[in-house]
Amino acid sequence: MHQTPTAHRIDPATGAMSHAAGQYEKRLRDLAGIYGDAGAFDRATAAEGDRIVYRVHDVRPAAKHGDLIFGTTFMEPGRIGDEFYMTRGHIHATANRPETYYGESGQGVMLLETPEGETEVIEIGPRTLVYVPPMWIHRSVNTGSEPLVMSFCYPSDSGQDYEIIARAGGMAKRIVADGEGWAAIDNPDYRPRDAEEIARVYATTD
Ligand SMILES: O=P(O)(O)OC[C@H]1O[C@](O)(CO)[C@@H](O)[C@@H]1O
Ligand SMILES: [Fe+2]
Repeated sequence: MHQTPTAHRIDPATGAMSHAAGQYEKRLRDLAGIYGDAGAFDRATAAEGDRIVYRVHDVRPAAKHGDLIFGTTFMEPGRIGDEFYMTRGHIHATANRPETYYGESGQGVMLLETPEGETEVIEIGPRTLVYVPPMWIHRSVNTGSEPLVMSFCYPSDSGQDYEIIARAGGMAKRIVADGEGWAAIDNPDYRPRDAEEIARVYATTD
């Protein structure tokens, strides 16, 4: 049976996508543990824990293999201490699944890390497409003063593993405010993955 081709209009200002099947929000209080400054996070959450940090619209086709999940991420501007608002971040549970992100509006960076701990930081903004290759942990960060809106696409059998970041004490770098711009600084809590864990990640491929 053929599936029906579809078209989806994206509002670059809000990330609203026509005929989106699913939508979820992450609020400040959902994001405990991802920011370096725990005191600043607790103060922000006490004051405005309900505040939406990012919202995802997506379409998840029926087929698990060989199909694509696509949608949009809308992220508010803001900071916890010096650190910009960001997504939780993950590696795909089947780690060799890639992803693309396309900038719709606003300015941000994709923070990318290999299992071995190598970092890449790539700026994203309107009409920039960022390719996240297989095996890279990825997180998006809003470094601007306006909402960051991106569309994304990844294989529908990817899955998300969030624990890989938590186990390492975060990602190796943190993206912080630096004057009018941003800087990537070392995360002092980062514990590099050992050879056994790295091998486990490389085994979750097919
Ligand atoms: O799943 P996270 O790390 O919270 O980030 C959300 C973003 O990542 C995705 O899971 C895509 O990889 C989308 O839902 C969204 O772009
Ligand atoms: Fe992803």
